[in-house]
Amino acid sequence: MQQITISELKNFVGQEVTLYGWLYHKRSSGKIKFLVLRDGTGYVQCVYFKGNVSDEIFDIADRIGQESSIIVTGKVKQEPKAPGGYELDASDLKIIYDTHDFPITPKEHGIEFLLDNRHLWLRSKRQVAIMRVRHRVVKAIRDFFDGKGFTLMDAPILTPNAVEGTSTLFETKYFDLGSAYLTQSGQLYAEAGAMALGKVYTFGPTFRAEKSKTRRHLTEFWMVEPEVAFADLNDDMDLAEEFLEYIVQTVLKEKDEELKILERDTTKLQNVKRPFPRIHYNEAVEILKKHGVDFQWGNDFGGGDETIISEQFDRPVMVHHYPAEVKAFYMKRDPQDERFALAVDVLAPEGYGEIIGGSQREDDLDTLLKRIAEHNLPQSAFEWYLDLRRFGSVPHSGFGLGLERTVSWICGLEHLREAIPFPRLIYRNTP
Ligand SMILES: NC(=O)C[C@H]([NH3+])C(=O)NS(=O)(=O)OC[C@H]1O[C@@H](n2cnc3c(N)ncnc32)[C@H](O)[C@@H]1O
Ligand SMILES: [Mg+2]
Repeated sequence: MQQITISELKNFVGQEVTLYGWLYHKRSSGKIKFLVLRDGTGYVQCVYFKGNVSDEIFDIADRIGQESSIIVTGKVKQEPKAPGGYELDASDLKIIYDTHDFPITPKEHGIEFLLDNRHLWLRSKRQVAIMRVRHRVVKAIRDFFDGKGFTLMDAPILTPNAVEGTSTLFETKYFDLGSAYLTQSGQLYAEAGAMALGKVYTFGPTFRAEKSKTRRHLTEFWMVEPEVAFADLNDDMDLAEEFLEYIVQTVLKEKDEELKILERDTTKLQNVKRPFPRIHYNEAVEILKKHGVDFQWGNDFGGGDETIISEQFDRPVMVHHYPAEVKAFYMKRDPQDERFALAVDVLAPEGYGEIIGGSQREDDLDTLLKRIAEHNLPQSAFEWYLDLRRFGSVPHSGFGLGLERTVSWICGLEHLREAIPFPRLIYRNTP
């Protein structure tokens, strides 16, 4: 008997096949048992008709529990009303492992219960759909940068220094060498890569000991960080908008089935096309004031501010030139007005807020030394980074895109925790 996967059923209409998988769902109607099988490639309804199978097989079909691992044999039929458009007219059923009391039943469960059972919750149709979209976003990210001649240059996880401020560092003891910190961002290493290879990207897990319990913050999240030598802030914004357009339009084209399962209204995602609006920080402050927000110039924007700003546009908006006071030490200042950093945040529509943060980097050695001192950072931990300014320094820029925020936005999720296989939050680091 031909062993196939559910995704191959269309090629075997009228033939007897064997499928391996798990019982996803079961219902009865008198002399008929409908078993929905899942195998990781799709779902198929297997029909056990009492008159067509032995009593023993019909009895197995009657008593096996949700998520039992099974082997099903039967004839493939086209059935428009069945999930996926095909059905199996079943003739045999073998149990690999019978399962009873699988904790995640079709009824509603609380989020903490689901997160405690994340290793099992991942099997649900919704979570499978999200993981497939995440995978396709990751592939689009790599395809985009590989296609534009970037070299992958993955940064270390164990690092000697902060990048985005010292208040969100995870510290660990490192043998007799004192402390190491889980990377907040691969950027500084990507800068070294850009000086060697021109344009690079680093893509991996990054860590922030965020004290905030919000739907947009994880303590471990994945970030892709391109870095380009000889690029300025405008080049950075050009790259960011081309990148985002590519990711969103690719996923819309290739993951419509999953987005349907997630009941995602993709109308606004269709608008994610260049050019994106680009506004100065001062213009963004004006928008807030016009909407009655009592906003103090010089502050950074909070989630609520970002929502109001992004609601004025039908696609992601790029806010550039933030007050240097609220930005990281490495950002170059605008030579026309040193109050402003040559920074850009890309705000996604529909209240998803900042998904990209980037900037042009300070390329002058003495100025960077001054910034490190102003931010009370230990110069000794940055000597290697300062060497990039001592030896052949050039203007250069880059940004970081948060993978989970991007997946949440594309899938229309309420919280980042569903956008990563095993979320790490301020009050959770299991399973
Ligand atoms: N190479 C660079 O220039 C990147 C730069 N060093 C950086 O880390 N910028 S960022 O802190 O705004 O973070 C960048 C993005 O990383 C995401 N981000 C940032 N922090 C988080 C948390 N806590 N959870 C989830 N996602 C997060 C979010 O999309 C941000 O826009
Ligand atoms: Mg940011």
